[in-house]
Amino acid sequence: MDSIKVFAPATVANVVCGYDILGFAIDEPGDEIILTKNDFNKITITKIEGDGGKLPKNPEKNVVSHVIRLFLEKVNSTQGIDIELYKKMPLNSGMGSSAASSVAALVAINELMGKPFSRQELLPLAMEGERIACGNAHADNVAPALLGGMVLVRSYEPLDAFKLPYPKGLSVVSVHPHVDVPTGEARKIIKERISLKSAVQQWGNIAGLVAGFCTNDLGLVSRSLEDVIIEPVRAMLIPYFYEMKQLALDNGAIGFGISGSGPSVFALCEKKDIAEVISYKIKELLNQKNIESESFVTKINDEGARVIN
Ligand SMILES: Nc1ncnc2c1ncn2[C@@H]1O[C@H](COP(=O)(O)OP(=O)(O)O)[C@@H](O)[C@H]1O
Ligand SMILES: N[C@@H](CCOP(=O)(O)O)C(=O)O
Repeated sequence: MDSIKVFAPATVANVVCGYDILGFAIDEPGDEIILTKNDFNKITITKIEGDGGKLPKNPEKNVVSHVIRLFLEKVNSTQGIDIELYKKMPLNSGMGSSAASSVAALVAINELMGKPFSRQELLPLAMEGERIACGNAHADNVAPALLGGMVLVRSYEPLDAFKLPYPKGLSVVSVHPHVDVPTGEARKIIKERISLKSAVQQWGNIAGLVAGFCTNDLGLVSRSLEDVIIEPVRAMLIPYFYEMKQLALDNGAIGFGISGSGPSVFALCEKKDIAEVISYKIKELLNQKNIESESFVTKINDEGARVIN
């Protein structure tokens, strides 16, 4: 095999109360990548589409070439690779854009080089892509993009990330207001110290959320989708966040929150028609405020990244 094409999904990280430790993949949108072996022992980026010219084509600076280099070093290979990256999701969106690119690149190179690693074994390499993208090797975007479904990162040292069960048939609304919230910036404003009272509330909520996922208890999931630590700080970066939240909950959402570091927001819904109403009403609100946006009504993607051909 000399060439391969892979899709990797967008992701919703944090899932309200699980900062840096919980995330899920969604069916759409996502990134596509084509890798082709070359005979020059060099990693080159021959094409990037859909980024508005914003991403580096310098292989020293793009996450896709960075993680491919790490992979080839790990297998002691000097194989040359040409990279075509097709961004089919917004940048700086809160939908795991850099993560989708890194994961697509790693799944593709792993396939091209004879699948020496499992998806789990690729996870640390994918996290290194996040490190150069936003300055921190968090796993709550790359893990669900790689493994699919809902992923809990129980521990970073040692790394312990695994799929959780979750209520099937849920619909997901993702709305991306066209405002810029770079992940790195949204991480810098997080307080390093929190009160014991807030910590108790947060770990109660994350425990309840995981229990609700595992027991298919939508009421418990709904009660647990509360964030007393990150949301109060980051909501200030997202225009009309609380108005959008109220709209979603008033129209039947199980829960609503910031997608990753924002500005995208998401809602979990029991039925697709509820999701469609919420998507419409949130976009209508943003239009009234002269804020452009795009929205997706989709589902949790249980497969993760996949080979397209
Ligand atoms: N392929 C890439 N190579 C290098 N940097 C990237 C790449 N994709 C995104 N970034 C950078 O990573 C940071 C996070 O952006 P992005 O991943 O698009 O946001 P989000 O994860 O919220 O969707 C931004 O500074 C962005 O410019
Ligand atoms: N846990 C991270 C998740 C960032 O998600 P992204 O989609 O905005 O990159 C954080 O909250 O910083």
